[in-house]
Amino acid sequence: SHRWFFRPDKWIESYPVADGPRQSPINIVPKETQYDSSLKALKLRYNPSDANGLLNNGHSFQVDFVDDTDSSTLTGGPITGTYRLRQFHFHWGASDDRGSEHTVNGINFPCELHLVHWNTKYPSFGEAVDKPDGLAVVGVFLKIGAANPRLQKVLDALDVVTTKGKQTSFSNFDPKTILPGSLDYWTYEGSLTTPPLLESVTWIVLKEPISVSPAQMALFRKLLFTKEGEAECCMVNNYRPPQPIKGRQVRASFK
Ligand SMILES: CC#CCNS(=O)(=O)c1cc(S(N)(=O)=O)ccc1C(=O)O
Ligand SMILES: [Zn+2]
Repeated sequence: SHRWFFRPDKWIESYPVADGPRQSPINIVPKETQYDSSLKALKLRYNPSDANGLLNNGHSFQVDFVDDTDSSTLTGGPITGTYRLRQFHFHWGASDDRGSEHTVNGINFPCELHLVHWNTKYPSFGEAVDKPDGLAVVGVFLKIGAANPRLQKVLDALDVVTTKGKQTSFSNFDPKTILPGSLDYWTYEGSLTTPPLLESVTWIVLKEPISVSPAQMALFRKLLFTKEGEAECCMVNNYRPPQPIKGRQVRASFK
């Protein structure tokens, strides 16, 4: 079943960094975070025309962005300089009681959105992906509630990318429209949460979740890990569980 397609416990065999000092995700304990008044507000400036396709990559689906100019960027927040939006994707569970990667006070959300940005001090994403300050990923929790109309355009595109490797055109979309009202965040130094698990990510996890309905969650769960023609395996539980904090400090941008 899906347990064979997404095996975080097996990753150490090929990626020894899996038990490194700055692995992600983590459990965030708000009472143990430290408010840092020097943290700036997040500045997200996205150009909807940079959206460039939607792909089932076999472990999630991603919406890719044209990243050869500074037209869709992240600045401010905990980072210095300019990071370009590369793609966004999600992680989710087989049921509404789990699916997020980060947890808050041990609580799992049914889904988590990740917006991946890379540091333009490097010439390309490929050059940035293995540098300690190479990437910045904004994480947004989804919690069960009213249907979220902002998600619908993405979810409506999923029926043509059911199997691994399928892609479809996807344009004119501004990811800012799916962000919550508040951009208050927690931030810490971490890693990619899927192989190659590189310790190159400044994580920026928003405190305020966005809503998603059970019917909308069911659309995520219609995707498959498997290719067309293979025995079908539902794409669910594509999340890595929280990893040891190993002495890291989690800072809060808010009191
Ligand atoms: C080499 C290399 C690499 C990482 N690519 S990614 O940053 O887009 C990414 C980031 C993440 S996450 N969960 O760390 O943001 C998950 C999956 C991916 C992916 O390739 O599909
Ligand atoms: Zn992710």
